[in-house]
Amino acid sequence: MWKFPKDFLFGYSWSGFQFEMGLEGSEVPNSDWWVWVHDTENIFSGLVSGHLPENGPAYWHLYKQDHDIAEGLGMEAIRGGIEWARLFPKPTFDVKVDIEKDEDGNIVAVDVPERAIEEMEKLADMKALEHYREIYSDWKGRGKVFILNLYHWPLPLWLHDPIAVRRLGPDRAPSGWLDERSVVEFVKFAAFVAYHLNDLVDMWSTMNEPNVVYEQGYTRPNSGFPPGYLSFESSTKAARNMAQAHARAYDVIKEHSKAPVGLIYSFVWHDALNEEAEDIVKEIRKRHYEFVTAVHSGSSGLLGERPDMKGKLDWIGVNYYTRVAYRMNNGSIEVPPGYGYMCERGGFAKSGRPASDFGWEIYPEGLENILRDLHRIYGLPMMITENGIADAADRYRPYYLVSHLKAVHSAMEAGADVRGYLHWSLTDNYEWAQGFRMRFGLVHVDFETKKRYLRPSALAFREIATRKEIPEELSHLADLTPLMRD
Ligand SMILES: OC[C@@H]1[C@@H](O)[C@H](O)[C@@H](O)c2[nH]c(CCc3ccccc3)c[n+]21
Repeated sequence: MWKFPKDFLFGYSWSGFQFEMGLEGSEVPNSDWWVWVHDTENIFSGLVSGHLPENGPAYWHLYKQDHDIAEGLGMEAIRGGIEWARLFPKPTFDVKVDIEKDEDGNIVAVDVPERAIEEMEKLADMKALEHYREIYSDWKGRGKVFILNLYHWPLPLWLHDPIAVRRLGPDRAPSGWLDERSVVEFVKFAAFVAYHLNDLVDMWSTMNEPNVVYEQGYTRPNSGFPPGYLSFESSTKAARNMAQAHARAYDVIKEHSKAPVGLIYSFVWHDALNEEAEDIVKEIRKRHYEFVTAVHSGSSGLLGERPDMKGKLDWIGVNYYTRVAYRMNNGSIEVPPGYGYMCERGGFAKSGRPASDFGWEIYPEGLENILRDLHRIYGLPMMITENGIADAADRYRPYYLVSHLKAVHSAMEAGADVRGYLHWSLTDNYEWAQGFRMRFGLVHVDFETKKRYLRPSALAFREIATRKEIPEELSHLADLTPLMRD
């Protein structure tokens, strides 16, 4: 029915903080996210769930089991992570590297000589590095593809203390991405990882969803993201530092690896609900891509003209879940509830489509629209690096999976260069501020026993991944009509 190329990669994505912990000895207590979700004030105020990551799916110990399940489902690629706070429990500030700045004081180059790498080995948890090598090697040893993403939200506590930032302000506390030193420290981390693990990596990503970090952390204090410090200026400052950190990390990875280096970004489809909203929504879409443009063309509203930031993107990781819908109402733009991320949990969007357990509208058209847009603007190879649904009962996931794969297929037919689809995710895991309330797995996890149980949608996934096509007998799942409520 709808065929994918023979070399199209089906797989899944995971991140360290959400998957690794769960059995004794896997804990990483010295990160901003760790202290954030353990903070009693955050728990009692309801900002975070009170669930704890140390009770997670225990991938640090059970990775062989999950790789067996993934292989059994026809998966050929995994996007994984590596936790900065785990590798570097102690600060790396004192490790000297060569920094070049332009006349405006922008960091245009960072060189991390081997001497610096050796100094970092004295600070690093080299046993943890060895264990990451074991995990990645187990997957590579099966003849599979491994994509390593360097940063997926937690920062070492010595770089970011979110409780102190919220209490004292960023000028009197370790302020993470607001601190210009974060750019150079991230580059040191990237160089260290690329130096030690480059033989196991087929594709690199520097960051997962920088836009979520600086938007949720500094403009949405009720989002449950650290540091919950409302400051649009801080949000922009963090964005600028993260974009420069990406570009300088891109350069330093290239010194140790020939593999492509990309960026994984949270894309939402910005939709106009009425004609009058169209023009503004087009502007909003452009701004949504700003960070990507800054590291692709080197000319953007975020950083202005920066030739040192041009061409720092070999591929784009597309994370897509749903849309954001806008309506023009008496001359002012609004985001009405009942669409996209803002639906009733387990209810229905105003469009009649079902919403997930998280309250996110099922809107596959948005993924096709985004892929077409990105192909038109950047013309780069892309991977779907996250797509999935919080659906504990697995009542919608088969439809979600097939309708979004159909959207990918349509975008590819229109010319989009999509190389693979990595589902979010294989197993249930720790969903940040929501803890274990939101279950995104093709595979159910009993967090008491750590036992895994395939959900029915895992079988749909296996049919499609092993055949590299959406077969006739599953094609009806691309049509959401049976799920709709008028
Ligand atoms: O919420 C599901 C996943 C997270 O588990 C991943 O770690 C993260 O990369 C990711 N990003 C998004 C879309 C942006 C978003 C994140 C968190 C909350 C709301 C929206 C959804 N997800």
